[in-house]
Amino acid sequence: MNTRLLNDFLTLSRANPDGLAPFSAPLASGGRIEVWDSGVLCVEPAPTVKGAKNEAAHKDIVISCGIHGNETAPIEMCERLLADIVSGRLVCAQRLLLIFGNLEAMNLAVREVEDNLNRLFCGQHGQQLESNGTLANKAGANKAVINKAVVKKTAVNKERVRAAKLEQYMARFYQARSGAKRLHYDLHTAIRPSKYEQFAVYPYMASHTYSRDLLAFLAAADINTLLLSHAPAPTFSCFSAQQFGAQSLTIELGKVMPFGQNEMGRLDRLQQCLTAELSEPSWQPPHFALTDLRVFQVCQEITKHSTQFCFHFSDDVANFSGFSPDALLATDGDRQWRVAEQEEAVVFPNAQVALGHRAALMAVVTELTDKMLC
Ligand SMILES: O=C(O)CCC(=O)N[C@@H](CCC(=O)O)C(=O)O
Ligand SMILES: [Zn+2]
Repeated sequence: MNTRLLNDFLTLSRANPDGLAPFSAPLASGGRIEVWDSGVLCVEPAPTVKGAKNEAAHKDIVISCGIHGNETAPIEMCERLLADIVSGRLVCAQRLLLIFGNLEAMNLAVREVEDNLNRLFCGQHGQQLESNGTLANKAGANKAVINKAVVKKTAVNKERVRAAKLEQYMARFYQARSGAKRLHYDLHTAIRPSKYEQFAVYPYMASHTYSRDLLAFLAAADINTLLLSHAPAPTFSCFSAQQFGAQSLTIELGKVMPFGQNEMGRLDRLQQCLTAELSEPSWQPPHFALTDLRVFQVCQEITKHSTQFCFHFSDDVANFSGFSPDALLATDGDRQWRVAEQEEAVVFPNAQVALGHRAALMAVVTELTDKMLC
């Protein structure tokens, strides 16, 4: 009965976006699937020796998708992975936490309903947003009583509740044991076309060192463009990296399309790599050359402060389009953003973001050397 429910787990989850009672089902391979909530399930592989710890399962892997509801290609790919696991075509040798993020937004075919879920991690879900777009922590909550007009949003909406729950599920998953290699792939698609169709965002690393294995994984999946973040951010991948020491990436897999209209063949390579990583304990991505990777470093962040905010380039500019030194990029009242001395590429430009949110990242070409890998 429970196995039948898993056959259409996403439909079940979307029909119950506010929560599902936990249940579990055995897998034919000997492991089991535990449903923790709508859109959240954990695959526990079979122990190799009855009653003993599974030595082969040395990785704890989180795959998340649909953190933005209209980014459907990764959602469809994750459904395929799950169908393979449920049917036994893919026998998981590693622990897996699979997350379909924003179910309400999926149902409405929108990026977000009230709040951008991918700006609510690292505890941001517990903060209040003032009408000027700045964040006030809970200690300042009495401002709402003193001047009701100041506070635009209360700290509670569905995305904030979901972010808090997802943080708890991540803790439950990773903290179930120590010593495992922790991985997190947060899968997205971009609003605009991109000069390099698939790319990854590496969350900020204070150490300025980057996982060789993670980069090799990207290369194996034919994702050859990497953007290194310049600062911590309230994103899901930054949360897992900072909070749990996971090797995490946000992976962008092409442009946003409605369900059923994605060219899924473009995600085959990534799906094959994930399948291999999940099912073959000794799988290693093949050796890769650093020179095969196109690397960008974020050099400035453009923030929308007011409704006057606008870009000074056209709406159809693709991600990674280059701008010459000193070019005017955006203005917001008296503020302006220009390219510095070296050509800069624009990533994720979006003038429609909420006040106080990032409206674009600007990046310069850089290189990674062996010394920067760990
Ligand atoms: O195309 C866009 O403007 C946004 C696509 C997207 O959702 N990207 C993520 C990147 C997260 C990160 O910086 O790691 C986001 O903006 O949340
Ligand atoms: Zn996204």
